[in-house]
Amino acid sequence: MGEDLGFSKGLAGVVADATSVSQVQGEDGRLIYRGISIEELAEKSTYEECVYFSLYGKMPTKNQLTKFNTELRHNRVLPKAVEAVIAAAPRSAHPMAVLQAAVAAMGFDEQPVNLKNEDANIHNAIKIISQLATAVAHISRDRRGLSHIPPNTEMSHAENFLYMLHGKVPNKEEARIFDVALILHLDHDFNASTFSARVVASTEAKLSLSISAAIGALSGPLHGGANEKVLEMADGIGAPEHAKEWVLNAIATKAKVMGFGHRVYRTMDPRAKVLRGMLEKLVATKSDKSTYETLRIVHDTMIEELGKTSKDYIWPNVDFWSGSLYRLMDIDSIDFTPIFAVSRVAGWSSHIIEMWRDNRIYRPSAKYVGPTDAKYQDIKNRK
Ligand SMILES: CC(=O)SCCNC(=O)CCNC(=O)[C@H](O)C(C)(C)COP(=O)(O)OP(=O)(O)OC[C@H]1O[C@@H](n2cnc3c(N)ncnc32)[C@H](O)[C@@H]1OP(=O)(O)O
Ligand SMILES: O=C([O-])CC(=O)C(=O)O
Repeated sequence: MGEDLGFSKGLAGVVADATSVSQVQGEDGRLIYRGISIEELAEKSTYEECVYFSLYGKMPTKNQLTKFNTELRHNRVLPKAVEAVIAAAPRSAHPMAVLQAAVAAMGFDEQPVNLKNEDANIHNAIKIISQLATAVAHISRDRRGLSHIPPNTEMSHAENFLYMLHGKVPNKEEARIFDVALILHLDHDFNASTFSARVVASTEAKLSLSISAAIGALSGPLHGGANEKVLEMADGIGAPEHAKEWVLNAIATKAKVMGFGHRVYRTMDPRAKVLRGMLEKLVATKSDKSTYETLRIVHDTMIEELGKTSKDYIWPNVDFWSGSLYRLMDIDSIDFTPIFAVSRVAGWSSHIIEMWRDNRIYRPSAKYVGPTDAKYQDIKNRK
């Protein structure tokens, strides 16, 4: 597909630029942010520290982190125009559509880009990272017919997000689990949404408009939208005792199992391992384990069955377990992909800031396969 015409369909294997933000080591199932493994960051770091690391390219000192946290915390309130866009959305709209519009509205008062003023671009990114979390919480509460919870400047990014979503302060354990989930989703080299952000930003479009484009790309079920679809699949299966038969049928009919497969990983996605570890601890404290049990059987059956065939590279990806974790935190499935964006906005921003240091517009070539000498026919002569 594509290769016979001399191009790589879906740009598979094509190196489109250089980056030092993150690297996916697909054969080894390893992911690093600026050289550090996500397992180590998940154990020792915080989302805020990782965002700083990602944007500035070095770990912050204590003072730098304090200053950075203050800036993030004091940018949480949404501008009135963004609130108005959220308020105008129908309650039936998918939150990713509302989020894309809300982030585009952050561009209403954004200054044109000055590539040379990296400092201003980073501060702008911090504002968008901060406000995007508030937008996701407000959009969710509108959908549920609840009033907005104003952001709190005393809380971390994860705590404050859960607080704005649920209207109650999360316990320390849940806030930390959520913080680690944010770390794990922060960046993933040239995935589709990051690439979209880069393409738009390469035209020197505003940061908010580039990020708005990335949100559109993330919303699709083949990308970030898969986390919502995994839970839809689990709910459709109905109960753990139906899961094995459901998977066998999916394999037999060549149906896609959401949360499985990846363009780059040829083994288990390392984020799926960390998420599963946290999920198992959390599920042990809950009485309703049915979603987890259903997905555990889907997972094991997929690995058992596909391991027997040549398709042994179809392993679970990050979207397989994240939704079950969020469901145990009383989060609606429809909010899972927006939550992915709450984290990934830092990766999108870091890529744009990095790219703008040596920018060139993305403009690949196409293999034209249409006619070259067709004639215009008057409308009355067309059949
Ligand atoms: C955050 C993220 O974006 S992680 C990815 C989230 N997306 C999903 O979970 C959706 C399900 N997965 C998929 O659709 C794909 O695996 C993608 C989009 C992630 C990767 O796509 P590609 O790299 O283009 O792989 P492609 O779709 O060509 O798959 C290769 C083969 O594996 C099969 N395959 C891939 N994923 C799956 C799956 N989830 N279930 C069953 N079969 C699969 C394909 O049917 C194809 O088989 P074929 O060679 O017989 O035609
Ligand atoms: O890298 C990809 O293609 C998709 C992915 O896992 C991510 O964006 O986190």
